[in-house]
Amino acid sequence: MADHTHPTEDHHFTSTMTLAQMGVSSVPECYILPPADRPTLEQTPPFLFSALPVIDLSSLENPVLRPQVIEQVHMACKEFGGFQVINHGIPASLTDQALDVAADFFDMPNDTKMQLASTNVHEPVRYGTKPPSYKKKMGNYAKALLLLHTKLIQIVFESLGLRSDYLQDDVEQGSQVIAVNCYPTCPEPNLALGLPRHSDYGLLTIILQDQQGLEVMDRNEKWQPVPVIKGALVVQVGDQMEVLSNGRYKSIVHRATVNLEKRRLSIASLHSLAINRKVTPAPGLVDERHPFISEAK
Ligand SMILES: O=C(O)CCC(=O)C(=O)O
Ligand SMILES: [Fe+2]
Repeated sequence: MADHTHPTEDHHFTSTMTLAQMGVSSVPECYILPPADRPTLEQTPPFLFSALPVIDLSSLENPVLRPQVIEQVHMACKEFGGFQVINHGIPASLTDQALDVAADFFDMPNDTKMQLASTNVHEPVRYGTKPPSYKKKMGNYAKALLLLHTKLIQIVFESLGLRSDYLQDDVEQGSQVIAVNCYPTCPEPNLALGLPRHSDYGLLTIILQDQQGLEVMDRNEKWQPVPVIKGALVVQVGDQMEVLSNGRYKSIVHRATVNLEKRRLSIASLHSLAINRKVTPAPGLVDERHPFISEAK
């Protein structure tokens, strides 16, 4: 699972930014991974191959085509643990603004950023106070993503054969965390990773990336880069959904690479049930062929 707390004293967090600014020419020992964990960094030509199916949401409101979209979502979650969505209704102006203001934040001097840092993830405003337009622009993006998540979770539940309003109250009372990730350039990107392998703990995660770097593990345990498709957002199944679906859908194992030339930004919107909510498989999904998989995660 990703650690989004970024403690103030965390040596790794502060120093990679500083090292990149200093222009170091080799990766310090402490970041060098054992050979088996190193990325291969193959560039995938966009559209020739996508590690995750691309699903067009524009036909969702069409009663004739809707079942096809639901079936695509079912296949994607079952076989891949995620998909990319296009025509999802989030205007490009909102995604652009979110990435722009994220860049503005990371461009501030380290001292200013450290004044805003906190080890308490429940503090309502941490990085939101500077630069001045951050709160509004990232807030607008977060609100739009919350609506998109509501739409997606309904489709995912439907794709499991559940009612689209299954757990509606719990989902509404659940949480949304926006993780804004910045991966500084790295002089030897084949030796290190930006984010180690993990799965997300919640129901669904929706990721916006400004350049390629996200990799997902396929069924043969091979890492596959997720290409950047203009206008698309990546949707990933999390651990809570794996439990809820009684293992029909597996949470996707993923990681982020770094690159030589350009700093990478990603914005992950992590949606989960309330922290104290015990997650159990949906009753309709437990049968002889699919025994109860797990108590809670
Ligand atoms: O940077 C990425 O593409 C992945 C981010 C991620 O996995 C996370 O924030 O949990
Ligand atoms: Fe993640």
